Order: sequence, then C-alpha cells, then structure tokens
Amino acid sequence: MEGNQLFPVFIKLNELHTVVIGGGPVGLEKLTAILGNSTQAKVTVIAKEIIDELKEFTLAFPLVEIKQKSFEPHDLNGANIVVAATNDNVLNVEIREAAKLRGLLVNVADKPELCDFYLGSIVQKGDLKIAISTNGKSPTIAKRLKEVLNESIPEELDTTLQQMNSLRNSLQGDFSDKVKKLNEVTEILTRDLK
Ligand SMILES: C[C@@]1(CC(=O)O)C2=NC(=C\c3[nH]c(c(CCC(=O)O)c3CC(=O)O)Cc3[nH]c(c(CC(=O)O)c3CCC(=O)O)/C=C3\N/C(=C\2)[C@@H](CCC(=O)O)[C@]3(C)CC(=O)O)/[C@H]1CCC(=O)O
Ligand SMILES: NC(=O)c1ccc[n+]([C@@H]2O[C@H](COP(=O)([O-])OP(=O)(O)OC[C@H]3O[C@@H](n4cnc5c(N)ncnc54)[C@H](O)[C@@H]3O)[C@@H](O)[C@H]2O)c1
Repeated sequence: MEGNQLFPVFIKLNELHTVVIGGGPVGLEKLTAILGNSTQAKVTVIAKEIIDELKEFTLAFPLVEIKQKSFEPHDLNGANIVVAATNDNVLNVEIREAAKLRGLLVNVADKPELCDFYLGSIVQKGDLKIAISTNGKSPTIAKRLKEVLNESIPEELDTTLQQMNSLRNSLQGDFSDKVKKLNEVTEILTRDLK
C-alpha cells in the first residue's frame, strides 16, 4: 500500500468494552497503554497464565476483569475492541478471525499485518493528548518523539486549554463571531512561526 494509510482517531474506551487476550509482559504493556490513557476503560483480560505484575497492576482498576482460561471465540461476544498479545501465532490469527466475524477492530500486538489499528505513543498534558505513529516503521522513534514533546510542551498549556474552554463557553454572538474571537486570542501562539 502506497504511503501512510492510517487515520488517527481518539477512542472513548470508558464507553466501550475491550478484550485483551494474553497475560504476559506484552499483554501487560498493552494493558498499561490502555489504562494509562483511559483509567475508566472496561477491560476483560483473558489468558491461560497471568504474570503477577499484571495482576498487581490491575488491582488499581476495578473495571478490569481477569479471566484465567483458554481463549474461546465466544469470549469476544459483547466486545467492541480486541487486543491480542499471546505467544501463539496460530491463536493470534484465530482471534483476528473471531473478531472479524463479529465486526470488531483488532490489534495483534507487534504483528502489524494482523492489526486493524496500531497503538500510538502518547504525549499527555492534562486534557491535551498527542498520539504518534510511525506507520509501524519505528515504534522506538515514536517513543523518543513522545519524550521530546513531553519535555518541550509546557505544563501551562493545560491551563491555557481550560481558560480557552471557559472563554469558548462564555462567548456570545453567532458561530463566525465566536470563531473569529477564538482565533484572535490564540494568534500569539503561532506568532513566531510567521
Ligand atoms: C508506540 C507503541 C505503543 C504501545 O505499544 O503502547 C508501539 N510499540 C511501542 C514500543 C516498542 N515496540 C517494540 C519495541 C522494541 C524496538 C523495536 O523493535 O522497534 C518498542 C520500543 C521500546 O519498547 O522501547 C517492538 C515491536 N513493535 C512492533 C513490532 C513488529 C514490527 O514492527 O513488525 C515490534 C518488533 C517485535 C519483535 O521483534 O518481535 C509493532 C508495533 N508497535 C506499535 C506500537 C505499533 C506501531 C506504532 C507506530 O506506528 O509507530 C505496531 C505496528 C503494532 C502494535 O503493537 O500496536 C510503543 C511505544 C510506547 C511508548 O510511548 O513508550
Ligand atoms: N516480551 C517481549 O519483550 C516481546 C517483544 C517482542 C515480541 N514479543 C512477542 O509477543 C508475544 C507475547 O509476548 P509475551 O512476552 O507477553 O509472551 P508470554 O509467553 O509471556 O505470554 C503469552 C500469553 O498468552 C497466553 N496464552 C497463550 N495461549 C493461550 C490460549 N490458548 N488462551 C489464552 N491465553 C493464551 C499465555 O497464557 C500468556 O499469558 C510473543 O509472541 C513474543 O514472541 C515479545
């Protein structure tokens, strides 16, 4: 496929049901990414064996349910999003097929060819989130870029966001008047670019 075909979106995992299959270090890594962004995410973890670190990590998240069992396709009934992180490549393909049969989007950790979507590297400053992808070319660069942006974006940007939200809610007039005002007061942010 020519070029980068990925379309970034921001998913309300707190309003959806995510099923994670696999309870090893990679399962824990993906679960950490999910809950690090969406502490209210409703997640079911399914795995034959689950490492202690994963069990301990999930203690802080009451909406996470752990089911220690072999994967069966009906485990995806009622799911909205599927993340597979097993050490069995045949099973990973079966999980993908079970997800497709149910019309679900699936991520198979570290297996780009089996993914409908990739996890991104995420910069977080309060309400601001920036998701980075390298089209699968180098997750390490995504992670490094996250570190650079985390350092260079000031913490105060979140204060600015909150103030802008108050202003946005208080503005009177028609839509184009409001847009004009919001653009005027933020013009300073791009002054150095001109
Ligand atoms: C961003 C991040 C999000 C997250 O996972 O939370 C993420 N990987 C992260 C880290 C990371 N992953 C790997 C390393 C080791 C170094 C290396 O191999 O490069 C490191 C670096 C480290 O850990 O330091 C191994 C690896 N990853 C993939 C493959 C397979 C392949 O490339 O073919 C292999 C080789 C496996 C093997 O050799 O067997 C594939 C994928 N990894 C993705 C996401 C998706 C593409 C994202 C994009 O478009 O850039 C994609 C396609 C699918 C997916 O898994 O969603 C997270 C950064 C978290 C942070 O911000 O700190
Ligand atoms: N650990 C790493 O740093 C790393 C890095 C790159 C790629 N990988 C690959 O990612 C995959 C997962 O890695 P890991 O270290 O988490 O592996 P792991 O072996 O520690 O964990 C695999 C998990 O899958 C579960 N599982 C296997 N078959 C199952 C079944 N039928 N039903 C339910 N659960 C089942 C296991 O119980 C276990 O919880 C592996 O393919 C590995 O090669 C791992």
